[in-house]
Amino acid sequence: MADSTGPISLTVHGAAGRMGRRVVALGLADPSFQLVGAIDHAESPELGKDSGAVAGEAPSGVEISSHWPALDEKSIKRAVIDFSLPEAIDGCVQHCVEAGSPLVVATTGLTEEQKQGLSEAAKSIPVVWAPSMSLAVNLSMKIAEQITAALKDVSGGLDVEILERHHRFKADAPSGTALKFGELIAGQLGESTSHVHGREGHTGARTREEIGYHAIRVGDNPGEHTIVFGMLGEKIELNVAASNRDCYASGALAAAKWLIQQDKGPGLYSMFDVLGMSQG
Ligand SMILES: NC(=O)C1=CN([C@@H]2O[C@H](COP(=O)(O)OP(=O)(O)OC[C@H]3O[C@@H](n4cnc5c(N)ncnc54)[C@H](OP(=O)(O)O)[C@@H]3O)[C@@H](O)[C@H]2O)C=CC1
Ligand SMILES: O=C(O)C1=N[C@H](C(=O)O)C[C@H](O)C1
Repeated sequence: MADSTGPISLTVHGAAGRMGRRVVALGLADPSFQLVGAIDHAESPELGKDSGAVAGEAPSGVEISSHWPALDEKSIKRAVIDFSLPEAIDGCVQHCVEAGSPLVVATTGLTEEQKQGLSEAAKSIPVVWAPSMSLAVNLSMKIAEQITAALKDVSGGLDVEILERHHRFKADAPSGTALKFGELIAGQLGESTSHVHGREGHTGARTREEIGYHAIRVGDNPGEHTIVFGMLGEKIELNVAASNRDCYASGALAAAKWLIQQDKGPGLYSMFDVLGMSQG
């Protein structure tokens, strides 16, 4: 008989990465979870090592492997959390569909085709997909929508620019979070909004319709976003910054818990859904 009372069997995809290690560490510390899988690619230098030790914690008994764990039928409560790379995502999604496993996708920089693939997968499994798992970032997105709605018709015009700062190792730009801020703000500004990535040379005067994006890569910054709402005579800057990666890791674990504890069926969910912020 299936056990619906025990901890959630957790598999982390991208387990040897910066984020994967934090998900492993926080997952091991949370009695709601039992770590059963720590997946990375077959050439990973961490392959075969204990995932807890790689994360800087006590040994977990779960090795980093390129093979997905076989789950017995008792593992009715299970979830996969993915923090990997766009090129790794298709295999992860395919595994979750075949295994019928709820999935939390945090990887950014996905192609349109991959986003389509996630929507397809969400017809058979529950999927949470968000470019930021952070509570503060998701709340800031709602605030940015409200500021835009309040100022979009201000006399003299409103200019919106999005600055993001991340560590030097980040592979995609602008960040998935910056793009989501832009999408939500454009939703308030209207259909004629255009998206301008950096500026150089004789650009001419700024148009009213554009949102500007600026990606800064410095040191070990775990993620910072500043939305500038510029007007003639005054401005607002909305700044949200992570001090470390645990806001994302704990958000992803909360999303996995939400899928299981709310007994969510197939569907594509966002962190707004997880955090109860979907309305308004
Ligand atoms: N939604 C959110 O809240 C957040 C999202 N992110 C996103 O998460 C992703 C990961 O970030 P981060 O941890 O910093 O990146 P890392 O590069 O540190 O981690 C990615 C991990 O995935 C591994 N990997 C590569 N190929 C495969 C594969 N085929 N199968 C399984 N694993 C593979 C990498 O191995 P190797 O290093 O050997 O290539 C690495 O261990 C990024 O897209 C980032 O933007 C990050 C923070 C928050
Ligand atoms: O790569 C990162 O580090 C981060 N990536 C996410 C993004 O692209 O928005 C989220 C967070 O800002 C950290």
